Amino acid sequence: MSTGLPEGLDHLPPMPEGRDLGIGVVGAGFIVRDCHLVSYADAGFRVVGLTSRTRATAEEVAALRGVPEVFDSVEALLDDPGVDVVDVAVPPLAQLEIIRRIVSHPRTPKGILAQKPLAMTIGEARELVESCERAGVVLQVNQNMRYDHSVRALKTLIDRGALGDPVLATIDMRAIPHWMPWAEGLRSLSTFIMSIHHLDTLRYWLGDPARVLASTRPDPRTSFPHADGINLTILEYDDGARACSIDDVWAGPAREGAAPDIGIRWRFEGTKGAALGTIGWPGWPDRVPSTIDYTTVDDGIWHRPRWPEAWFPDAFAGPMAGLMIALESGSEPDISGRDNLGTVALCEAVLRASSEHRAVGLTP
Ligand SMILES: NC(=O)C1=CN([C@@H]2O[C@H](COP(=O)(O)OP(=O)(O)OC[C@H]3O[C@@H](n4cnc5c(N)ncnc54)[C@H](OP(=O)(O)O)[C@@H]3O)[C@@H](O)[C@H]2O)C=CC1
Ligand SMILES: O=C1CO[C@H](CO)[C@@H](O)[C@@H]1O
Repeated sequence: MSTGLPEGLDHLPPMPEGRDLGIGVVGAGFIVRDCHLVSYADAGFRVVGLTSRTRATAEEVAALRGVPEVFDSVEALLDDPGVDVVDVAVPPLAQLEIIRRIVSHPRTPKGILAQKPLAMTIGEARELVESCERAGVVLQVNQNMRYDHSVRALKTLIDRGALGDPVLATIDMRAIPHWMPWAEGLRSLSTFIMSIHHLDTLRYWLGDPARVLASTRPDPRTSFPHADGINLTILEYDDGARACSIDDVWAGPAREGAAPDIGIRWRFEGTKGAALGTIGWPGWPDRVPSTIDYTTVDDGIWHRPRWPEAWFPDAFAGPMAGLMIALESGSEPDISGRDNLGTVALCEAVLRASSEHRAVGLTP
């Protein structure tokens, strides 16, 4: 067995050369307060101001995190010449309206970092991608499980060919998300809010599948009506690889008195090696680093690199860094809106496969 820091696994995000772009934030809820602003401060990013639906919330969060300005509206934020990129972190239906307003405003930003899900339908996601392209605004999506440190480390091993050809990848989540009030009444609960992270991660590791099989059932703990709670998804690839995600938001009656067994584990098997991982997020608000253990036929031992960073909040600098790098280099960002259409299409396929009880193909 070998342990130590993950030399050469690129588990940390690449950073832009400059950190001088001004970030304007739209939203001041949980994810902005406890993840975006914490991670940006650690990375040395410059947040110039924020706005929220309720001014008092914006003022409270700005004071807590040392953000210098509170704007009355999205339009006031856009009018500020110091705002280069807009970080949108509001519920999905509100995000649709806000991005529409941003791209039709007389002063558009250079870039937008949108939240996942980009939109609640593929049609609306496409509309946002196309309207940003028409307005010359670079669109990045905060599909930030790609920046989870174990997920990145595995991607490095896959790209390097260290594990051989992909055979089977699995993500097994037994954890309880804290649904926000805005999740009630959406057309999809788990698929578009939580499973989307795992579906995007599987796309990041393996690419787009040929077809999807899926089954969902309601979550006994979630009291409002919903279709998709516990999700079981299988992805089939034309090269023979298979992937599977178990998104168990019930995780047993752990909040109802039974002993808990909460966690997210993943596993990747290739023709020349295997890797086992954990995602530390369910330990939030404790900072629990994710892990990777891997072995190859070349040395036959388990490598167990470890690091101090955790997905929540540390990985949140990654997607913003990706947007800044794209603006510096004039290239497509790593999690571009256009790439993310593949993830939204996968969510749509999961809903269709489960409601129609059949395999659903994905057209490239
Ligand atoms: N990438 C990731 O890992 C994660 C992403 N998210 C995503 O971030 C987004 C926000 O989630 P979260 O911070 O947890 O949610 P919260 O409910 O904590 O915060 C929502 C924010 O959006 C504002 N808001 C709510 N409704 C509207 C509306 N109709 N119009 C305009 N603004 C509105 C709220 O304003 P106010 O309170 O001032 O009224 C608040 O600033 C979601 O899309 C979620 O999916 C969430 C967690 C993790
Ligand atoms: O994206 C997400 C990841 O985990 C969160 C924590 O509960 C979810 O609620 C969320 O929407």
